[in-house]
Amino acid sequence: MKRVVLIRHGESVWNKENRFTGWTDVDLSEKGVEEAHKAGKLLKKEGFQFEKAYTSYLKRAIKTLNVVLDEMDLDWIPVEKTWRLNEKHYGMLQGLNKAETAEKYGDEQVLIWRRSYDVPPTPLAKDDPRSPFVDARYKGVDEKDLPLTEALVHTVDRILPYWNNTVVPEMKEKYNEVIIAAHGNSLRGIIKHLKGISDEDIISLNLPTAVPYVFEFDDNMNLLKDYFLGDPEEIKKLMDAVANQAKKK
Ligand SMILES: O=C(O)[C@H](O)COP(=O)(O)O
Repeated sequence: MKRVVLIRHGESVWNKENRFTGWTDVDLSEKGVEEAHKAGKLLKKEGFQFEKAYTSYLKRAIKTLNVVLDEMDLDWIPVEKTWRLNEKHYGMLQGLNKAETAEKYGDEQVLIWRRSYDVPPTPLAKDDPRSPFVDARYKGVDEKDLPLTEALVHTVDRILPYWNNTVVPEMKEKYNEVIIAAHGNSLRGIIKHLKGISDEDIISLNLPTAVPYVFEFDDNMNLLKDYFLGDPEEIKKLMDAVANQAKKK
C-alpha cells in the first residue's frame, strides 16, 4: 500500500486578515505555526514515515512542511519545490479583503471567483509589481506557463503534469509514503483529479489549514481510500468557516 498525505499550509497572516492571497508570498501567522506543529505531532503519532516531500515556491507551504518534518524527525528527507504546486493565482483580487469584496460585488460573484471551475478573476497586468513576470523566482519558468490570473481549471492544468510525470512515477518506482504541502486551491485541484469530482461538486469542497488529508493507493497508484486525520466534527466546522470567509458581514 502507498500513502500520499496532502496538507494545506497553516494559517497565514493574510488568512488571518481575510485577504485573497494567491501567489503573494505571505508568512505563517503564529497560529499557523502552531497548527503545523500540531499536524506534525499527529502524523508522527499515527506512524507516518515520509520518504519524500513536495511543496510550492511559497513560504507559507514551505515553512509548514519544515515544521511538520521537524516534529517527525524527518528534516533529512528530500524536498522538491515546484511553482506548479503554488496556490491558484487570484489576479487582481490578490491583497483585497474577502468580506469587503463580497460587500462590493455580492456574495454570488465572489463565490464564482473563488470556487467556480472556469471563471477567473480579472488578470493582473504583466508589469504589475505583483506579477510573476517580474519575480526572480519564476525566471526558470517558461513565460507561456506563467499566469496573471487563474480559475481552478487552469490550476489543475499546470498541476496535473507534475502529479502524473513526477509524483506518480516516483511513487511507483521508489516511495511508499510522501507528503505534499501546498494550498487550499492547488490541493482542491489534485483532489478533484484523484476522486473524479465533477466541475459542479468541487465548488463545495473547502480545505481547512494544516489538517492532514491521507490518500491510500495500491502499488499501481489506484486510489483505495481517503480520510482526514483528526476529529471529524472539528474538521467540518473548520471547512464551514473557510466556506464562509467571503460572505458579506
Ligand atoms: O489564496 C487565498 O486567498 C487562500 O489561500 C485560498 O483562498 P480561498 O479559500 O478564498 O480560495
